[in-house]
Order: sequence, then C-alpha cells, then structure tokens
Amino acid sequence: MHSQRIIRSYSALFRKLQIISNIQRHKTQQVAEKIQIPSSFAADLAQIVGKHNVSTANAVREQHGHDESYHSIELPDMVAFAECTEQVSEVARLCNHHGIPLIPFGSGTGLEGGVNAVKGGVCLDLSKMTKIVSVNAGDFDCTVEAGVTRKTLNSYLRDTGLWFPIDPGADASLCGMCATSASGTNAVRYGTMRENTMNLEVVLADGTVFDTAGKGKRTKKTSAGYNLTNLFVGSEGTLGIITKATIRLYPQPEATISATCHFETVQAAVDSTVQVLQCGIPIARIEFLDEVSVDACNKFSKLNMKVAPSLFLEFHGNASGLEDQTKLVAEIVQANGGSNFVWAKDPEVRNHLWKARHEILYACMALKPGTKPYSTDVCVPISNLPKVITRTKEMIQEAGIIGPIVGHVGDGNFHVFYPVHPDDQETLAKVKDVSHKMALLALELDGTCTGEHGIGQGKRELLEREIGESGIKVMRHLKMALDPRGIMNPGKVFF
Ligand SMILES: Cc1cc2c(cc1C)N(C[C@H](O)[C@H](O)[C@H](O)COP(=O)(O)OP(=O)(O)OC[C@H]1O[C@@H](n3cnc4c(N)ncnc43)[C@H](O)[C@@H]1O)c1[nH]c(=O)[nH]c(=O)c1N2
Ligand SMILES: CCCCC(=O)C(=O)O
Ligand SMILES: [Mn+2]
Repeated sequence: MHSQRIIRSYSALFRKLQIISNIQRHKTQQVAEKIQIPSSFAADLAQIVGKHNVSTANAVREQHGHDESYHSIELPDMVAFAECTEQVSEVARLCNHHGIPLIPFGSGTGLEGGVNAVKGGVCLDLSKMTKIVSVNAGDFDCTVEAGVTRKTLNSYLRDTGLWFPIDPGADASLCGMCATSASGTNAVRYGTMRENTMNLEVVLADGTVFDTAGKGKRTKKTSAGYNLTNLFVGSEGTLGIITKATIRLYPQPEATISATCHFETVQAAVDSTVQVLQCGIPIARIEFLDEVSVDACNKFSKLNMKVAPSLFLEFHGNASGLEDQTKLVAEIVQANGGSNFVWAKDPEVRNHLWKARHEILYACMALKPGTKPYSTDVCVPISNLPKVITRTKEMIQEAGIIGPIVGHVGDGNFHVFYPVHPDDQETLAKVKDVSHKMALLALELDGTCTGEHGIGQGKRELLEREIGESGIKVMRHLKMALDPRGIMNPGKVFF
C-alpha cells in the first residue's frame, strides 16, 4: 500500500515537472525577439503569393504596423497579400518552418494593438480574399472569405430581405470580427460574433486547414464535440488564421423606429435600461451617452440634443409591435424622470443619428484636436452597471481629465474614449491609471476587462487576473498544441 502511494506521488511529481519543462521548452522554442529573416525568405514568399503580393516598402509596412488603437506602431519585416486559403496555408507552413512571426490582418480597425508586429515578421493581409462564397436565404446563413467586410456583405444582401446586424462602428472584416469576438449597438437584440458564428475555416501555424464545425456544417446549434468554433472566436490571430466564416443572417425588420431621451442622472438612465430588459422588451439598440459624449456628438455630427445623460434607442418589428414596445419603454423612461422621446422615424434622420453614434470616437477626439483615442471597454452584469459607470465618472473628475462615456448598456458594456495628445505623458499616465482602476472595479463586480475589443497587447495582465493562473495554464496548453513554435501573432492576448 505504502509503495503504491509513493509511486503515485512520484508520477504526479514527474507529470508536474514534465509540464514545467514543456512550458520552458515552449518558451525557448518561442519566437525570439525580432528574429533574423533569412535572405531567401522573401523570394520563397513571392513563390507562394506572387511577387506583386509581397511588399517590404516602408509605406506598406507602416500601414500594416498599427490599428486604430493608441499602441505605438510596430513594423512587420514584410507584408504578404493572400488571395486564397491555399496560399494562406503555404505561407503559414513557410513561416512555421523558419519560426517567423505571422500576423493576420483584416481591416486594421482593431482597438487593442492586435495587428502591431511587436516581434516583426510577416503581416498577412487578407483583404484580397473577397468572395461571398454562399448565401442560404432559407436557412438564414452565409459563408464569406476573410476579406469581406460587414458593410460589403450588407450591401450584397440588400435585395434579399436579410442582413447581418453585428455592427462595430468601423467597416471591419467579418473574420476580423470573429477574431476579436466583436459586437456593436445591435448586440442587445442580435448578440455578438460568439452567438452568430456557425463555422470557421481555419489555417493553423503548420498549414493545416480545417473547419471548426466540420466541412460545410451550418446549423444554428450543435453539441457535436468541443466548441472549436468559439475557441477561435476571440483568439485574436494567436491560434490560427480564419479564412472563411459561416455566420447567421436575420430578416430585415419590417419596421424600424429610433428615439433619444435624456435624464437628470446617469443612474436614472442606466436604471431605465435595466428595467427595459427586465420587462423582456425586445429592444434592438439601447446606447448610453453621458453629457460629455452628447456634447461631442452635437458638435461633431451637428445634432442638437440636450447636453445630459442620454439614451439612444431603436426598435425593430412590425407596426403594432413597435407601438407596444415604444409605449412601454416611454413609460419606464418617464418613471425614472426621463424626458419625452425625440423621435427619429424618417430613415435619413435615423441613419444620421446612428452614424453620429458610430462616429463618436472621432467626435470625442475632436474635443481636443490632435489627440489619439485611448479607449476602454469593460462589461459587467447589468445590475452592477450603475455602480461602475458612476464610480468611473467620479475617478475621471478626480483626475481632472476628459473622459466621455458611451456604451452598449443593454449588454452591461461601456467605453470611455479619452482624447490624449501622443506627447502628453502626464495626461496619458492619468488616463492609464483611471482605466486600470475601472477595469479592476469591473473585475471586482463580476465583470470582464473587455466586452468586445479584446485583450491585444495592453490587457494581458488584466486577463491573468480575470481568468486566474489555471485559466492561463489551459490557454497556454491550447496555444502549445496549436502553435508550438509560437509564430501566431506573438505578444498578444497572453503571450
Ligand atoms: C470607429 C470605430 C468603432 C468601433 C471599432 C473600431 C473603430 C475604429 N471597433 C473595433 C474593431 O472594429 C473590431 O475590433 C473589429 O473586429 C476588428 O476587425 P478588423 O478586420 O479591423 O481586424 P484587425 O485587422 O484590426 O485585426 C484585429 C485582430 O484580429 C486578428 N485578425 C484579423 N483578421 C483575422 C483573421 N482573418 N484570422 C485570424 N485573426 C485575425 C488580428 O491579428 C488582430 O489581432 C469596435 N469593436 C466592437 O466590437 N464593437 C464596436 O462597437 C466597435 N466600434
Ligand atoms: C474607441 C472606439 C470604440 C468604438 C466602440 O466600441 C463603440 O463605439 O461602441
Ligand atoms: Mn463598442
């Protein structure tokens, strides 16, 4: 008996040592700092994608060395443009052979420095893969290649009576939206990329091509094996390159109406949101803007709203349904001391209102010309939202900085868009401090440090706090299994 116990404890110890040595080996095999690219490499790359699809020009490298975030530019050694999955697979195989970093690039609208080449290497631009492979109207799904953007898809779908509602403010690639698990103003009714991605074609670091739900599968639900689709949704290019996405479509609403209303306090606006959701009203959009954001919107987008905490609302349905929904919401708003609705019924007026909301980032930067956006993006259980927004506003005021607050409050998700001059280190330090405290507060209130923009470069430490050491260890094992040489987008998420 005793000897059995000794054997068991030795084998447990051996297993532990094995894991540690694997991790150490992985780290040593990991892509070194800025690896030396072999002289023959560019020619080998050109063999795969064609000479015209490889560039080492500074302008092209610069364009691909950053996204829309405040992170500083990090140039890739070269940029390759892929035109099909086979080329992506060959490029991955070549980079993996040499241990050269490979960074997938969609539309470059990310907000967490996800495409910046922090260890050099090859930026693989997928924007030339623009096939809309299939639209299955009767099944409400379609399959698109990596370079198709959300607006391109919706223009293509216009006459089908269908649309794809997930709407980040930028015209992002749909596969990039899968990679960052993107969301937007319509998520409160239609969900995020997690709920709307049915299948992905993925290329792994060693060139393997596989379909996460099985070749051609496009069911709304499945319980067949591990959820490999959602393993890659939100992986930010660190596990593989998404070359096709099969996503859910929805009928275009028969009738749509928007409205805005304002409140005395942030608390009243957010309380109204919670009550609307608790009444099970299928509202399509419910966006919060604090008085600073409303002021920025008025100035930048020529709106003339009362400068006060406000909600932007949108209702989808048929005529009778809209009447019921709007009546109920108006009652809840008034019960919380909110104003009457300012309606936006006419499509032009409605589109102008939502364009203003989508362009709020630029409106906030225009508050201080010459600044870049330092944006945050936390999400908490909706009942904790008033607390975190109110406390965030206090911290912004205490720090004496400008911090417009905007958010998808229907999801418990909101942002602060700090305008920061790149050379204003004092303000940047204050902004980083308040943002960090806000993220810690969100974690304390059962929330997450990122609702939709991802981890990228800047939130890796927060991710470790959020999912804990064991969670990071599981992620590390997955990463080692899928990308043993660590070439996929190094320096992001947790590597
Ligand atoms: C004005 C404005 C407004 C918004 C936003 C941006 C801007 C500029 N965003 C953020 C951004 O639009 C969102 O993160 C997109 O998903 C990024 O898609 P891109 O194609 O631009 O990916 P981009 O090219 O920026 O890459 C983002 C990350 O995904 C990886 N990646 C890209 N394509 C890939 C592929 N095919 N396979 C594997 N990895 C890939 C990259 O390596 C990188 O790590 C946003 N977001 C949001 O969720 N909600 C919002 O409301 C908004 N609003
Ligand atoms: C910094 C831009 C954030 C964009 C965004 O997520 C939104 O407008 O909802
Ligand atoms: Mn957002």
